[in-house]
Amino acid sequence: MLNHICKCQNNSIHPENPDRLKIIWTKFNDENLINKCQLVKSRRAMREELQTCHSKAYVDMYASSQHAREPLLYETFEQRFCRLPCGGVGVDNDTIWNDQHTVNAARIAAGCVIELSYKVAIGELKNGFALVRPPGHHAEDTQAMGFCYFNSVGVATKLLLDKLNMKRILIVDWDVHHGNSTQQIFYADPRVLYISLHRYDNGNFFPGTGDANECGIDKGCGFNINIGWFEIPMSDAEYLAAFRCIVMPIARQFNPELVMVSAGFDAAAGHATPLGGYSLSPQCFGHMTQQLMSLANGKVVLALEGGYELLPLAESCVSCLKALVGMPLKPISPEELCRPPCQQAIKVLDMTINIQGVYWPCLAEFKESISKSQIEAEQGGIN
Ligand SMILES: O=C(c1ccc(C(O)(O)C(F)(F)F)s1)N1CCn2c(-c3ccccc3)cnc2C1
Ligand SMILES: [Zn+2]
Repeated sequence: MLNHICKCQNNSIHPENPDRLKIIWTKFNDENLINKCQLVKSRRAMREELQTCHSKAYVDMYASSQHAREPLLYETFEQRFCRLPCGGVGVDNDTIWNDQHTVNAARIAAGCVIELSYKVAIGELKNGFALVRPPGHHAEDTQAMGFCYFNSVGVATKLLLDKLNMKRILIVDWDVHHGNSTQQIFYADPRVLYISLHRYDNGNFFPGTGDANECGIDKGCGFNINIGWFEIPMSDAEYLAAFRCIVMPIARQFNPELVMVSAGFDAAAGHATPLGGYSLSPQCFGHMTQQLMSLANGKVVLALEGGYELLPLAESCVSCLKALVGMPLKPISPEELCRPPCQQAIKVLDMTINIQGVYWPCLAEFKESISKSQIEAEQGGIN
């Protein structure tokens, strides 16, 4: 997965680059966390696995290396790519293509999430963190976009449903960008509850999807929850309120058999717009992980999505892994614990409760809690 780089080899113009995985792994080592983990052997996702979420033509296009592509396909293939300003090649300006390595990297990323989630689902592993790239939550059934080729979390979830006959899987997506593809894949499926917390800016933030009114369709109605924030910097207080008043009440009622997390860390402090713009602390991600571990007998699988500022990214991943291995977490700052969510966030939470309260009656009792700080809410007996 480290070899998936632009031909121009200029990491400063390609934020989704191998340094991301290198620094996370280094920090895991520095914190002596690797020896608390069991490493899972990676593999490439097979075509038929990828075809659970992507069309056959798409998989043939992006999952077969150069020589394996039939000549006809090759023409279409050539049309699929454009020359980038940096001299490299890509599907679009952001989604670079390396003809030798992208196929393997994208298939190994999906294969890692498949392997890990399977082992957690059958109880062979307690929980896990898939350190993978390229990310996946924007890759649609027939369209690579936003650094993504295959929706690793989507494919792994589909396989747990199909192969293990699982009935209730929660996907929490806390990447600052909405997981348009994950929403689309499970939009009509009541077996998968998709909850996304993302910067929405009324559709003016990449990828532009993720409106609070997108609740799912048919049998999937009510199983798609979008908490779409505005541009005003959101931080720990807002995310803690969202978890306390919306994410956890619904998740507890849904009672998932397993929790998948599209764990992007570009909401962490240090990320500027358009690759972020919020200021979550690294420990906030660990605390959100810890809360999710109270569900599904602790069967929680994190899969890396975005996150580009190397130090905040690595520190946030360390915080999540410490939660997963049961180590104590750095506390959330007193300032954030005592601060009520900002007005904009209260409006978003209130609107989301009004919309989703139709499907999740449990939310009504949390309506008055959204304007409280975490400390105040805990004193009032709501945690
Ligand atoms: O914001 C995005 C994202 C694409 C994928 C994103 C993700 O959600 O973080 C994922 F998928 F990688 F996890 S975030 N894009 C692509 C990169 N980009 C940029 C770039 C910014 C700096 C360098 C290159 C591109 C500006 N606007 C965009 C829109
Ligand atoms: Zn992102």
